[in-house]
Amino acid sequence: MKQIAVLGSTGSIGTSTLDVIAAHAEEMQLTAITAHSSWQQLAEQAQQFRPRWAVVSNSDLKSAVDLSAFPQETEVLFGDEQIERVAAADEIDTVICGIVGAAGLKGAWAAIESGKTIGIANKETLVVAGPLIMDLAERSGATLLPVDSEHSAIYQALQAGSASEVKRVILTASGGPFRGASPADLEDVTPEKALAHPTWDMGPKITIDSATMMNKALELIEAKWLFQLTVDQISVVVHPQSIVHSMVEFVDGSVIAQLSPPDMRLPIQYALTYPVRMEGLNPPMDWSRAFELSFEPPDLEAFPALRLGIEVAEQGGTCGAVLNAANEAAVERFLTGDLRFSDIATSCEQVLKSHQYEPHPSLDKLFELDHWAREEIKRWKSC
Ligand SMILES: NC(=O)C1=CN([C@@H]2O[C@H](COP(=O)(O)OP(=O)(O)OC[C@H]3O[C@@H](n4cnc5c(N)ncnc54)[C@H](OP(=O)(O)O)[C@@H]3O)[C@@H](O)[C@H]2O)C=CC1
Ligand SMILES: CC(=O)[C@@H](O)[C@H](O)COP(=O)(O)O
Ligand SMILES: [Mn+2]
Repeated sequence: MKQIAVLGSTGSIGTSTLDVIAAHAEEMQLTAITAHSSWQQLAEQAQQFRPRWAVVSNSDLKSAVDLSAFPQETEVLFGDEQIERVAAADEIDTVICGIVGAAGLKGAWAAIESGKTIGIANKETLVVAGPLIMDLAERSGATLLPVDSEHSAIYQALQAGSASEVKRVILTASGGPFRGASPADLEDVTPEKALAHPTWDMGPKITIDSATMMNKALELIEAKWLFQLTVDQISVVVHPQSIVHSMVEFVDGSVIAQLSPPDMRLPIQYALTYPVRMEGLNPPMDWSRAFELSFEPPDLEAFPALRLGIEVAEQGGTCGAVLNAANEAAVERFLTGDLRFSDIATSCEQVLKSHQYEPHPSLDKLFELDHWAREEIKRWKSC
C-alpha cells in the first residue's frame, strides 16, 4: 500500500490527486494532507480519507480552527514547518507537491532530501532552484516524477529512445484566452477575461500565467532542469486543443507525442503508479468522430513573458528565482486590479534587469532574492 502525502490538497492539483487516490483505494492510502487557509475543506477531506496528519500551514488560524471538525485519528498540525515534517516522515513514501508558488519549495525540498518518490506539480520549485533540487535528488536517491502535463508527456515520450538520441523537446502551449491578440489588445484586459482558460480548469495563479504565457516560460525553465537540456533543445509550439501535451524529437527525425483529453488526473495518476499504468478516471480519446489538431508558432511580441523565460533559462543562476517571485507578486497585483495585464511582463523584466546576478547561488541567497523581488514589485509603478 502506497502511503501518500498531498501538499496543497485543497487546490486544483490537490483535489484531483485525492480523486485518483479514492479511485485506487486498494493500492493507495492518503496519509497526510495540507492547506494554507482552507481548513474547513481540509477537515472534509480528513473526514473522507482519515489521514494520519492534516496540516494548516497558516498558523495565524490556530485559534480559529474547530478541531472537532476533524476525525479523532487525524492529528492537526499548524505552521509552515509542519509541511516539511510530514513531507519527510518515515511513514510516507510518496509526496505530491501541489502547493502553488515558491511557498511549495521547502516541502518539496524536505521530501526530496528524505529520498522519497515525488510527483512534482509545483514547477516554481524547479524554476527557483533547479540545479540545487536536481543535485539534492541525485544525492538522496529520490525519484522525481513530473506531474505538470507537458513534462509528464515528455517523460513518457522519452522512453522511446536513449538520452543521447534526443534532439529536442517540443512543449505545447494552449495559447491561453488571448491567443491571436495583438500587444495593443492585451494592454487592459480584465482579471475576469484572463481567468477564462479555454481548455484547463486550474487555480488562479497558473491560469493568469497561462494568459500571459509566463506559464510556458516557467515550464521551459522547468524542462531545462528536469531533463538536463540546453535551451536550444527546447521549442514551444502553440496547440489550442491541449490534446498533444508535448513531444520529443529524436535524432532520426521521429517525433513521439503523448495525447489525451486535457485532464490532470492522468499525469497525476501516472506519477502515482509509475512505472505501471492503470485504468483511471480520465476520459479516453474519442477516435470515432472527426477532429483537428492544429499547431502554430508563439507570438513573442504579444507575449513577451515567453521571451523573458527563454533569456532566464539561458542565464540561469539567480534569474529563475527573481523572475518567479516578481511574477508571483505581479500576478497578485493584477488580480486585485492594481496592475495592468501588460505590466506583468514589463515589471518582471525591469526587476530582473536590476537584480544582482550570481551564477551559483545558495538556497539562502535565492530566498533573499525572492523576498527582494516581491518588495520591488510591490513598489513598481508603470512609467
Ligand atoms: N492546476 C493545474 O491543473 C496545474 C497546476 N500546476 C502547478 O501545480 C501547483 C498548484 O497549482 P493549483 O493546484 O492550480 O493551485 P491552487 O491555487 O488551486 O491550490 C494551491 C494549493 O496550495 C496551498 N497554498 C497556497 N499558498 C500556500 C502557502 N503560502 N503555503 C502553503 N500552502 C499554500 C493552497 O491552500 P489553500 O486552499 O488553503 O489556500 C492550495 O491547497 C502550481 O505550482 C501550478 O503551477 C501544474 C500543472 C497543472
Ligand atoms: C495542465 C497544465 O499542465 C498547465 O500547465 C497547462 O499546460 C496550462 O496551459 P497553457 O498551455 O495555456 O499554459
Ligand atoms: Mn503545464
